Amino acid sequence: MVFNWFRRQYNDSSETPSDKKQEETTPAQEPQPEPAETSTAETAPDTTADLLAFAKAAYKNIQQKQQTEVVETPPDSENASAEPETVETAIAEITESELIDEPVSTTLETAQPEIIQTATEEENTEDSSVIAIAEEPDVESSEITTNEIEQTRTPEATQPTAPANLSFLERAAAERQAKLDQLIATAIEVPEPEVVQPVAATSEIGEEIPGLVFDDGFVWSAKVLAAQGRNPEDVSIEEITWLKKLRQGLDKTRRSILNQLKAIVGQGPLNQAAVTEIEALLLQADVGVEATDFIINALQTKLREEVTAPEEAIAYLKKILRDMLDAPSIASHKTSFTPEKETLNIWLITGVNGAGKTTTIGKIAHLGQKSGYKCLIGAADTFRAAAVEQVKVWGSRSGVEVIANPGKNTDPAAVVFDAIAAAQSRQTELLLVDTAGRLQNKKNLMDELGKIRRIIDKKAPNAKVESLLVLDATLGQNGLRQAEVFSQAAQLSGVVLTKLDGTAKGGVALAVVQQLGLPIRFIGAGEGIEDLRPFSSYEFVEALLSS
Ligand SMILES: Nc1nc2c(ncn2[C@@H]2O[C@H](COP(=O)(O)OP(=O)(O)OP(=O)(O)O)[C@@H](O)[C@H]2O)c(=O)[nH]1
Repeated sequence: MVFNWFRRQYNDSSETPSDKKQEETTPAQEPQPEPAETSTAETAPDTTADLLAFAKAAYKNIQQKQQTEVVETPPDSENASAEPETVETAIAEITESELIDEPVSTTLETAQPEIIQTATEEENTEDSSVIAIAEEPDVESSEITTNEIEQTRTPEATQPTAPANLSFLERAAAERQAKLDQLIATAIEVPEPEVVQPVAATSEIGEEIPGLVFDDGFVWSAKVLAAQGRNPEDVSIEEITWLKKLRQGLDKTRRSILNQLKAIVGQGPLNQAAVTEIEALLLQADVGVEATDFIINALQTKLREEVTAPEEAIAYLKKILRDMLDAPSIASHKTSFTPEKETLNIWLITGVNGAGKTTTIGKIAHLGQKSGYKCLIGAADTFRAAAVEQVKVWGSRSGVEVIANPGKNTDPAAVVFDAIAAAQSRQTELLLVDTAGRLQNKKNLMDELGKIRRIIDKKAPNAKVESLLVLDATLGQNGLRQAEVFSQAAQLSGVVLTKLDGTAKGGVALAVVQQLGLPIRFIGAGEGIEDLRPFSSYEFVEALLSS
């Protein structure tokens, strides 16, 4: 069964393109994705117990699916995960000399262990956080228990009696000692307080799925999916893994800034001091002046006079953010960003060098391939020889063929021409085109991108063309200035925001939509091939403001 990441559903139920279906499954479109207010209220758990039950059911379903898959997999390929298999097959396609000659081949050799290492580190981090959560209440509870014991014990019952023939001081000392002994004895006798587990015991969830711990991250991810109307049976391991990663990736932004914002907003009517504080926090998160003003105005309108319950105020803040993030896609009448099946979709990928363009192409190719699309990559960043080789490496990782012209100073438009011809003869559905990202000369950039567009229009007039700008989130507002140059040069239709992991500037997503008026189509939260997914405003805001 193929999980279509673009539509967030398994392919078997809808192979044919259907706008209606796409709209139905686009979380961004839900007017109020808060669990209680959506049409999905039936399936959305509204108590902690319901949520845990939902999460457990989802975990068990994933378990069952995996077991079925193992049974169905022929013994030869049982242990081979899809990724290395694809890499090996694809590496064989790149000639040995190409890999040896180019320094980039080293990247290929080391890249896989790197990905594995990252995953292991993340797992460890998650594990240790679970342990930390479990340990804290332990200490607290034992303190509380000891205090409670002290408070509830009546003086008569606990006061040890000292022999009457002792002096007053001796008697007091003896009594103190006896009391201490009694306290120690009682403390030892106190049963170990039950460790507060945010997760279920193994007996409840069955055998643990390798690489998927049933921790609070799992429960949170399940909650986010449940709130979007998903059933436990539909929850995929990929989605849970991604949501856990997204939440972890946005940790810095969430902890350093936005949680404070949540605290202020949750306090009630906004006074001037609160407004100033919110302003400062948003600007720190690189939300930008424009988006900050918008958020403050929206909040003030609602909270200035009205006494709003904290939960409601936070839900309102989340809604403001979601609406802002969704505004450009609603305005362009394209709320879902899915390549059309059985049609040539051409996605031009632009951005300055280092933003994560090549990586993004590889990750989207992988997503496309995994989601059941026939994909192809056109290596039209001919400005840098290494760029072509890097794209080839990513093509091999994702098992997607790369069309490149080996000659020096090749015309990028010529590569695009060849790539379209290849795509048409192979019935490719998604052609990803890498383009040069140099910025030294805006006119050159405009000329080059303009020429590529003309070739596309001429050679593939019926193709669905998108032009995506890759932006490095760690650059915050500086990245936006680059974006402005690109938006003048290319007819941009969306943004891919990369490197959201490990930056406190996650708020730049709001600046992107507000300042550029462009929808965010994908977000990247890691260097691994699985670390980029289609953007969902609901999931992003939940990850940004979740506790
Ligand atoms: N942490 C993190 N790193 C990323 C992400 N996306 C890309 N990177 C890293 O950013 C660096 C640059 O990525 P590239 O894909 O090579 O960037 P590029 O825009 O193609 O730049 P050139 O290769 O110079 O043309 C690499 O080390 C990537 O691994 C992300 O989402 N998170």
